[in-house]
Amino acid sequence: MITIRNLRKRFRSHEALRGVNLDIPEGKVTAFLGPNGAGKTTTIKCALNFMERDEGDVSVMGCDARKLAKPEWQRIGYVSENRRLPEWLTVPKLMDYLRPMYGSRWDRDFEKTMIRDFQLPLKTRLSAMSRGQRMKAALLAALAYRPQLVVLDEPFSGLDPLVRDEFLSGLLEMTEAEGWTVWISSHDIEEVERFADRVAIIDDGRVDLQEEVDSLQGRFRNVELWFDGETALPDELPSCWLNAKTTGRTITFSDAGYDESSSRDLYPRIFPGCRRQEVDRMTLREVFVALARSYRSRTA
Ligand SMILES: Nc1ncnc2c1ncn2[C@@H]1O[C@H](COP(=O)(O)OP(=O)(O)OP(=O)(O)O)[C@@H](O)[C@H]1O
Repeated sequence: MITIRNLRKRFRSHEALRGVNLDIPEGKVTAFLGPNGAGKTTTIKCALNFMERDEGDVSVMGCDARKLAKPEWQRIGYVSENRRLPEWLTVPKLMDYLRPMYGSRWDRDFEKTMIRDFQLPLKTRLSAMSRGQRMKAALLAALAYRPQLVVLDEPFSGLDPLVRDEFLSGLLEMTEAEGWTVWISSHDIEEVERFADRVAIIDDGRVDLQEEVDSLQGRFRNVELWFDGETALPDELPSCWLNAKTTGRTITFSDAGYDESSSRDLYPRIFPGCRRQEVDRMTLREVFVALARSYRSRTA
C-alpha cells in the first residue's frame, strides 16, 4: 500500500531522515514505533507529501506521493495531533463542510454512530473543546468516508482510557471487516500491541526493523542466568544479546535471536558456570524498551 525507499530529509544541518526504507502492506496494521525525535512524524509527513522530501521514492496506493490527488485522498484517512481543523466550526458543521468532498464515499450512518459513541458535543465549536474531544472530531473527520488506508500519527493523545479502548476495538473491527490498511505511530505500545500485525521501529532517521509482531516476539527473550559466585561479563558476546549486565551472581540480557531448539543449550556453553537459567517471553513494550536502550548505548 505504501513503499518508501531511501527517504531523506534534512532540516538545515540536522539530517532527520537518513535513508528510510519501509513497507506498509495492504490489509495489515503496522505499528510505527521509535524514540522521541527518531523521525516518525517526518516520515509520515513526507510519505503523504505534506512535507517536501529531499531524496528518495515514495509510492502510496501505486501513486508517487508527489502526485497524490483527490481520487487517492478520498481513500486515505489521516489523523495527527498537529493536524489543523477549522476551529470555528461545530462538529455537525464540520461534517457538512467535509461531506461534499467525499461524495458517495461518505457514510452518514457511520458518522452518526461515531458522533454518538464518541459522545461529541454538537453545539460547541472545536476551539472550545478539550484536546481529547478535538482528537475524536479529527478521527471522525478522517474515518467517516471509510478510507482504505488509515494513517494515524499519535492518535491517542488526550483520549481517556475508555475512549481509547472503544476506539481501538472499533478500528480493529473495521480493519478486519473491511480489510483496511492501518499505519499507526504511537508511544502507547500496550494499546498498539493489541491489534498490530506488524511493527516497524525507527531510530535516528533509519528504520531498524520491520517485522510481523509474532515473529518479533518469537525471537526475543529476556534471559537471566544464575551463578554460584560473582561473575563478570566476557568482552565479546553475540551481537544479538542486548543490554547485557551483571549484578553479582546473575547475568541478564535480552536475546534478539532466541531459538527454541538451541538457545537454552547455548547459554551454559558460553557461561560454563551457569547453574540456572530463566527465559521469559517479552511483551512488545519490553522488546521496544530493550531495543531503545541498545540504540542509546550504541550512540553513547
Ligand atoms: N520543522 C522542523 N524543523 C526543524 N527540525 C525538525 C522539524 N520537524 C522535525 N524536526 C527534527 O527532526 C527530527 C525528527 O522529528 P520527528 O518529529 O519526525 O520525530 P518523532 O519520531 O515523530 O518524535 P516524537 O516521538 O517525539 O513525536 C527531530 O530531531 C526533530 O527535532
